[in-house]
Amino acid sequence: MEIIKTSIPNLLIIKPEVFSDPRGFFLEVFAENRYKEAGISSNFVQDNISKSSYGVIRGLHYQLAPYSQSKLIHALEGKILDVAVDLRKNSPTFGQHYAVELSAENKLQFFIPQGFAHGFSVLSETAIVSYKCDNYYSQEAERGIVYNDAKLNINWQIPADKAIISSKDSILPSFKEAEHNFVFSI
Ligand SMILES: Cc1cn([C@H]2C[C@H](O)[C@@H](COP(=O)(O)OP(=O)(O)O[C@H]3O[C@H](C)C(=O)[C@H](O)[C@H]3O)O2)c(=O)[nH]c1=O
Repeated sequence: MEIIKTSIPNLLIIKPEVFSDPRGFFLEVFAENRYKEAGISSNFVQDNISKSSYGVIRGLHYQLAPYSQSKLIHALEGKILDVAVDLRKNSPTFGQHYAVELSAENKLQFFIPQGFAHGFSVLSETAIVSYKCDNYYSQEAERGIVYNDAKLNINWQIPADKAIISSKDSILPSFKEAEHNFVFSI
């Protein structure tokens, strides 16, 4: 597998080794030893799957410390634009975001450490997203930033009239309003 560093410290893209043959393909999507060697030393405790239709934007979400989650994400079906926002106050890229296309075709994985907000938009007719978390879901600790925050200015690649947002996500605070929650550090 190949580890691709991004412009944001500790935010990694993983290109797994794919074994193709006339039957189809095989790939490992996680192996504790190899991923630890690559700097992904999270002890994952929960796996999630969500399915969404074209135009859905889920996020931006994070959990308050000590329930913050690192995530290892890939698309089982379709194509998403996956976005991580750096909320770590002592990071040189605090407030910056990074976007990467994850698809069943490119088989890329995205590792987002604790201290980031996460969201994705669905660029295909439907998409099934699978991701590992190194902390359990905590509804009480769940927070968010509104997807169309002016400061972040994220291009979700979805026309405004086609965006499908949950009522909960549509009323999330701005980055500035949420900043008092960002007690994360590298
Ligand atoms: C996240 C989560 C949700 N739920 C329940 C709570 C709700 O009744 C239902 C849907 O939850 P929600 O609308 O928060 O799902 P998403 O909008 O996909 O949220 C996720 O979206 C972004 C992209 C993330 O990275 C997070 O994993 C998570 O916040 O599932 C659970 O039971 N366990 C969980 O871990």
